[in-house]
Amino acid sequence: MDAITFSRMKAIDANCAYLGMDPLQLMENAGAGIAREISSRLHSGTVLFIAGRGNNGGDAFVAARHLAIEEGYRIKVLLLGHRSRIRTEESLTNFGLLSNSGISEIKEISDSSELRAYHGWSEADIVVDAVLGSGIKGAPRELESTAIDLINSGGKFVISVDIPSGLDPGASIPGKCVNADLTLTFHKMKKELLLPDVGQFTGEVKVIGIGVCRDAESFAGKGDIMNLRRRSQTSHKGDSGRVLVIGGGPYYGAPVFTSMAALRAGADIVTLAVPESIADTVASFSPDFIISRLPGTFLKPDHVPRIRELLESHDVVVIGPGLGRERMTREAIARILAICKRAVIDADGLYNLSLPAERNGEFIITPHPAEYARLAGDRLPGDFEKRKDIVCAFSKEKHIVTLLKGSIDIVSDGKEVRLNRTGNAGMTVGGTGDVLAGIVGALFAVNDAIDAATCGCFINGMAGDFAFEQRGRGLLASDILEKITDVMKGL
Ligand SMILES: NC(=O)C1=CN([C@@H]2O[C@H](COP(=O)(O)OP(=O)(O)OC[C@H]3O[C@@H](n4cnc5c(N)ncnc54)[C@H](O)[C@@H]3O)[C@@H](O)[C@H]2O)[C@H](O)CC1
Ligand SMILES: [K+]
Repeated sequence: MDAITFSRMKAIDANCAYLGMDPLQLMENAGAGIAREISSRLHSGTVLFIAGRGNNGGDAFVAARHLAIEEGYRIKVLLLGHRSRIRTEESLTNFGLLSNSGISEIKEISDSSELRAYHGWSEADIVVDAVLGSGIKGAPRELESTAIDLINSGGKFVISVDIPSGLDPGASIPGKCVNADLTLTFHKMKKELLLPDVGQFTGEVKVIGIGVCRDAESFAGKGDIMNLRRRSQTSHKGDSGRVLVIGGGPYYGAPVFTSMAALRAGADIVTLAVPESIADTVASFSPDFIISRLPGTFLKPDHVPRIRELLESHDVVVIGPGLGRERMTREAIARILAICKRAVIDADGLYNLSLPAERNGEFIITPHPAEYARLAGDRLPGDFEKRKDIVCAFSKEKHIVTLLKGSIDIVSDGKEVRLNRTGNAGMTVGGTGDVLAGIVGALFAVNDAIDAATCGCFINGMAGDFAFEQRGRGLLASDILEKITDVMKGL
């Protein structure tokens, strides 16, 4: 079964909005689906909805309206708190519609004693639990906590909306929560609902389609960015990522682009390990760089002990930009990959790359189609669907995340495939790949590989689109660099 996490669901939800869906549409479909499910199980009777002030409660208001128009139902709605404290516009809109929907009882509960004294429990045939959904933070507080107790002690058939209220998808063990007979979750099964300790609380779990746009799931969007780890107010220097760029030798521009991009994408510290021959030139580009000088004119195995030391104080390595293709350089790359924890491998790093069999590291590779073909020993098919499958199978076989650059970028970790369509034809100019590797490196320092790769190409492409607006086809990689912060601020 294809299951996702609740946090991925939030990203998909936000991507729907990014693609132009009104949040009301998803809520309407969610609520209508709940109503359909209830009417298929109970042909007449009393349904009591217990709703919180977030969108979980909003789904319940929609379901109540849909059921109330059917014959044979008495519908009652309890809102935990006053309507002025409803958190979202879409939930408030749907609460407002209840007064014109033929609901038997709508009650705004002000405190836990009023909730305990409520007499309507006994006549309910079904209790719908929409107290808390995926927006829960920490253990349930009042009134929600009392509501959970009363739902659990009522002895009624309980349907939980999305997730049993109180269950925190981010917590390692379930705390106090509703004990449901049926949980109706949206769009796709959730990994958290399948955990062994959780089944006793969910009861049967059913998935309800809510009309998510397919592209909101497959294409990177604002929701993917939203899920990235952010710099917090209390973070210290280095908390937002330390990136080691190993590049340069025959070329000096590429590692500069990569390092600048990593800094602009939010890395706290970027160290460039470059051959001494270009170190002064590279350093002259920015006082923000920390430079580690490697003796000679190109990367070689002698440098590995120094790199090993540097790895200790960095979260991620970006290896490849401007390295050249010396045999000794390739040997050094192989030895570095065998000892590093996280690496983005780009450009010359991909040339004749043999991924070490013995390794602990997680790798992201960022080839364009020709580099990919050389790596995989096979040309990519023109058919896009087949291309996706091949990239997915390759990533699975090699235990890596592949970011295949193209007019639509394909990202896969061997389990799922994500796509990106930001970017434009002007971005074929030199240096844009180096910028991308730097952005991905900065994100990978503090995020999962698949998220870093997906969001990296989304941000890079959007920065390219901003640059294109100003420069047209004459855009340069340095123009893209300048736009990274605008993109990230806007998201
Ligand atoms: N993405 C989707 O699939 C869709 C989701 N829908 C429904 O929306 C909820 C999530 O809604 P959200 O508004 O984010 O959060 P909640 O309703 O879960 O409530 C948050 C609400 O509760 C307060 N709160 C948070 N933690 C606690 C606590 N420990 N104790 C008490 N109160 C707490 C907080 O202040 C908020 O106000 C999802 O589950 C779906 O049911 C959409 O309708 C359809 C698309
Ligand atoms: K719930």
